[in-house]
Amino acid sequence: MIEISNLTKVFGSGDAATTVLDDVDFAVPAGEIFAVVGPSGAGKSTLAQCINLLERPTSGEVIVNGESLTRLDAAALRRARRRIGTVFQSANLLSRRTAAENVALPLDYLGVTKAQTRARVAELLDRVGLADQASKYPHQLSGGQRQRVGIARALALRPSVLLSDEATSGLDPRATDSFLSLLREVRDELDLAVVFITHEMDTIVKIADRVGRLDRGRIAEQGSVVDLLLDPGSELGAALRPSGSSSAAPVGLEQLLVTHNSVAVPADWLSRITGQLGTPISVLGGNVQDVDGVSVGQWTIAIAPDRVHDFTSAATPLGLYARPVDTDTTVAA
Ligand SMILES: Nc1ncnc2c1ncn2[C@@H]1O[C@H](COP(=O)(O)OP(=O)(O)OP(=O)(O)O)[C@@H](O)[C@H]1O
Repeated sequence: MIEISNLTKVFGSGDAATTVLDDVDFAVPAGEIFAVVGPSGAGKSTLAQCINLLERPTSGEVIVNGESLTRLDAAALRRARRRIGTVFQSANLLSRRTAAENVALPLDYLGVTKAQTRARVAELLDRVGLADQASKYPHQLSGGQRQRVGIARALALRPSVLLSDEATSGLDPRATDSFLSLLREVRDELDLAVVFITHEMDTIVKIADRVGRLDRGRIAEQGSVVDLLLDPGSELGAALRPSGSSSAAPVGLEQLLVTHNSVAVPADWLSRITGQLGTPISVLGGNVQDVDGVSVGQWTIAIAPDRVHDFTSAATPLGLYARPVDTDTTVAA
């Protein structure tokens, strides 16, 4: 379990003071993946550095399994930091060391015997599917393989928290999916609390249980991924929904954006509404996916303007929410 409590980071002082993190609060229990998302400059890197205490927060606490790391002196902090393993962007491996030597680094610093280190490194590389790449140097590995070595190294000291800092940035879609599967597997096997920092919305839907949106240093919104996806008023939910492109509405028809607003939307909702209204409904675009066993979808449809009200009246009881495209105005049922 990791708790980030009222975390604030101010760089500089006096007139030059910049508050980069402002009262950030969230908790991630063991076994959960919590994503933090935000645009460039929102404070994600600073948050990552404050979480693993590479950067001292100005105020607030980082609490792991009930112990506040921010209150520890330097020596105690060095030991306590082992509870947080970090996977960095581009893995951050030492180029002159082999995969095995990179994984061994945290163990070397601890003074573990060579035989113990060898055994642990072999076990870790095997776990991430790279047993046969142990003697390769980073430049001889693919980006995805380097990130796997990064996971192995982060797990070397048996942490209870795994911090992934933009670890899938720059990976191709296949390597990203394979990294995310591995992350989920180790989370399950080791009951890790995972903080997954990213700017990629699609990875969040694939991996996270809950998500927080960082906006100019503050957590502007947080919640379970499914709840946010089903919430028509959530900015984060709208950003998480895969939109795809839509074709233009036929002349004279009104365009509506229809989203799932319930866990129990019938799959045949369109034919039900068409049958009920007896009016043509054009589908201009759409996307539906399974997130944690819940169908989440979004469609753009077009309908005669004088049937919009009837459409929303029929859609609401089916767990759907409709609003005109490109406006925030609710179409009242
Ligand atoms: N050492 C520092 N001194 C002063 N300001 C800083 C320092 N480090 C970061 N900042 C400022 O803090 C803000 C947040 O930076 P940060 O790198 O944490 O954002 P980010 O969300 O990770 O962005 P990106 O996705 O582009 O990496 C930026 O405005 C940056 O200029």
